[in-house]
Amino acid sequence: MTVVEIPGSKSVTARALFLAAAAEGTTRLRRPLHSDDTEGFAEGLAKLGYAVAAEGQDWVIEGRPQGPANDADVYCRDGATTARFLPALAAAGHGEFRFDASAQMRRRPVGPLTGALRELGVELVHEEQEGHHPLRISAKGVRGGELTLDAGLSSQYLTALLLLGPLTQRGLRITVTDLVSVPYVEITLAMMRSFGVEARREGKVFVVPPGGYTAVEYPVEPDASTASYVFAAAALTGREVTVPGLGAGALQGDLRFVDVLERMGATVRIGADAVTVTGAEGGRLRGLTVNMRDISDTMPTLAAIAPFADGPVRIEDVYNTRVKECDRLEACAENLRRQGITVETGRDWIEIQPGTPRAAEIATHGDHRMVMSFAVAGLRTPGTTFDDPGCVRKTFPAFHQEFAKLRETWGV
Ligand SMILES: O=C(O)C1=C[C@@H](OP(=O)(O)O)[C@@H](O)[C@H](O)C1
Ligand SMILES: C=C(OP(=O)(O)O)C(=O)O
Repeated sequence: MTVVEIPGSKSVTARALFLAAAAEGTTRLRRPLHSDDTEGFAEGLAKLGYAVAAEGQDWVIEGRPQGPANDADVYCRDGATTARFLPALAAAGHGEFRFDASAQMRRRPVGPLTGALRELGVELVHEEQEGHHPLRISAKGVRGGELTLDAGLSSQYLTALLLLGPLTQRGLRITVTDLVSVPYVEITLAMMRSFGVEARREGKVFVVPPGGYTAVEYPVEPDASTASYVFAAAALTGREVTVPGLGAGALQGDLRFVDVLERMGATVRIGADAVTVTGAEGGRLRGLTVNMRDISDTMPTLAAIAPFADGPVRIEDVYNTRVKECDRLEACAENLRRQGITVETGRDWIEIQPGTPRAAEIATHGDHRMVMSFAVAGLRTPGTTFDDPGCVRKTFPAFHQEFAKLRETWGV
């Protein structure tokens, strides 16, 4: 049995940093993710005047329930959680705040969130392109009230507003017209509860009461999207892998990727505190049609291994993967074609035909998931290389070293 320890969840770490900053008291995050995204988030908090201290692997944060109070210029790097959650935190404070991000993140839309903040009375301007970073906020607290939000491009807009809700004077009542990545909103609500705030969902309406968060000691679970690579690796090579720390009670929806592997022929055991995936003999995989609207970060994982299935793999309802680190539908199609595979894409779907991928250089487009997904497929495609292997730093800086260890253990 091969046991692989997976680094902490990016999504849980980002939310925990926000909640800790906004809480009354001192929060200790146990085993947070240390990567470019989360270090960028912590650096952003420091710029906003919060004390974030590293103690061994842990982060210890002094909360400031009154919100940031010093003017600040925050660079969000490539992190969409940073670029979308921190402006909401700043809006609750007092001061002049400027947010900017990398070229990649500047291209990704923030308009539905900034529009909602304006609807709440926040003074906010986009310096260059409407609906995109960089932006400036003149903050003087948020009164709260009702608003309507379209979260059809990203659930992160809704998460940012939910996290902000308890910091407003009257709370928030958010009517959502469209919503993707629903399980991420469930992570948000569950974590707000852990920090003492009970927000509720009534169909399309989310109600967040006013009143603050309370500091806690918070253990960060391993990252389920990252775990998809080792689960897929087991399925593709007929090996067995166990990931501890993710089990039946896990917060992250991306753990459901194992259901996809199960439908393709792998055996899956979900225990109380671990998940084991055993690949079918010879790494045999069945083709399938699957809706990945809830778990779209794992779309590239599936797309990369899809040619090895015995029939077409069709992935549906993933339009919003076009506005991630790159246009992931087109990037997956481009790389599969480089490998000689037949692929078709539509507005919100991709269909991949069975075939034998040939060695190719993968065009990463600065997307960590392009690297990790095609590295898994590379287990059965010798000679796979990457134009920018280092972009894994966004969520898993040690990916290549850890993956090499797994290959050595399995002899693949
Ligand atoms: O809230 C979060 O932590 C995330 C939400 C998802 O984004 P979308 O809601 O934009 O799909 C996911 O893809 C991203 O990696 C992390
Ligand atoms: C889309 C992703 O990240 P984010 O939106 O948080 O930048 C991801 O990690 O795949």
